[in-house]
Amino acid sequence: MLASLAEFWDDMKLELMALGSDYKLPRTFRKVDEAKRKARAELTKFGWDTLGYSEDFKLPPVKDTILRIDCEELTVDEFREKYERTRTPIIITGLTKNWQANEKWTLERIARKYRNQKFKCGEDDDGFSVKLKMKYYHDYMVNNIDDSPLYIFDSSFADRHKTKQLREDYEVPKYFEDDLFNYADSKKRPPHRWFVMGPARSGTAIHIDPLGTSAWNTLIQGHKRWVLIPPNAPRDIVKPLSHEKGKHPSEGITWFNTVYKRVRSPGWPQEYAPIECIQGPGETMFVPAGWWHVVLNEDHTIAVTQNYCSIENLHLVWPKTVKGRPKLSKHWLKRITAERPELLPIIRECSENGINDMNDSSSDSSSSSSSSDDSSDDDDSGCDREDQGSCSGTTRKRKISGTMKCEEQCPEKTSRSHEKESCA
Ligand SMILES: O=C(O)CCC(=O)C(=O)O
Ligand SMILES: [Fe+2]
Repeated sequence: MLASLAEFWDDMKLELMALGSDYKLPRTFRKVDEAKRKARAELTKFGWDTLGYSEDFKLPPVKDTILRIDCEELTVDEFREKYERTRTPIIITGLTKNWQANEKWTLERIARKYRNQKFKCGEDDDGFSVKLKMKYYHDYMVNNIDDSPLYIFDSSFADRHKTKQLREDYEVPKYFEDDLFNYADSKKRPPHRWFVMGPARSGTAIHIDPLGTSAWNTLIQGHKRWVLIPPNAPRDIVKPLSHEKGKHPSEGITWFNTVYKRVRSPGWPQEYAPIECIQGPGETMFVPAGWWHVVLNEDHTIAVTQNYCSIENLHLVWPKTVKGRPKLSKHWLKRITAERPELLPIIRECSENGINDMNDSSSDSSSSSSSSDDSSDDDDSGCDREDQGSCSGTTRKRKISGTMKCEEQCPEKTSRSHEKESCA
């Protein structure tokens, strides 16, 4: 009786709150509330908009220091030699010229076409995906005032019947086509592509992408603020200090409110000098293996990102895969031996050298996407970009020791993820 009375009052409270909210659909408040309780239970009492960032959070003017090159002026070989081999971040422009995403990926069209499809916008404490129907997410996205809003980071869009059309709206740019993970069984390979959509203040905390992979990230709508820090920077100096973490320890906005100030101060070591920029629509960011990076959406953004292994980062990916995904590495090696024997010397050499220390300071820990709030967040075993369907044999993800990943793949690793993090 008491329980049902309590439930009744909770229900009434929700109804009243829903009435007071700015959402357009009658069920948005309830659906979003449910998703929030699962994705970030710790905020239920504290509140999602308590810090008032929607009113007063402002980024300082950007010091845009990234090199931009038009794809018409950059051959695949040149990209390899000048940027991939040297692990230099760049923005490539012009790649989306013929993409249908230009017309199809507007907020309104996505919200209409996929209105009843569910997209992943978080993970619960057990590592299971938290999803919202697009119609509710869209209503939330355009009307929320949250400090660090829910963010769609969905890696199964291309595998679901009703959303796989999204995969046809973009092309993998020529520079990234030769993804050696294509030689891994598609069911076993780690999640590697994400449809990404979120409002201002959503973003990704500082991390290094998993398994030694590099990434490309193409923005279709809106603006993303990026800061990239060289691989040799120690994790302790690139992550917020314990007392700076507050209620949003693993959020991009917390980094921009804390570490960013130090990064921009004259005392920041030159050897860790960041590369910063605002990425605009039609621009493709190349994030080389091992680079720390953090992203904050400045307005409503829609993007696609993929992680990959190429001939240039195979020496980094291979030892991490052997360690973190031994089963995958065995059958991957068989296919490479049969179909790309010219790669074997690279594999042999990096195996002989043992674990290749790509990150100098962070290979023993390091983060990886969206990171989490303490040392347990780190990537580098390679398991941070989560996702369902990726853990060979399992259909859902498990969260281990406070972070997300595929249990089977990388039991020793941990890392929280609301997005692209787990096992690329
Ligand atoms: O677009 C973003 O939020 C950044 C994505 C990212 O860094 C990642 O997916 O690893
Ligand atoms: Fe990343």
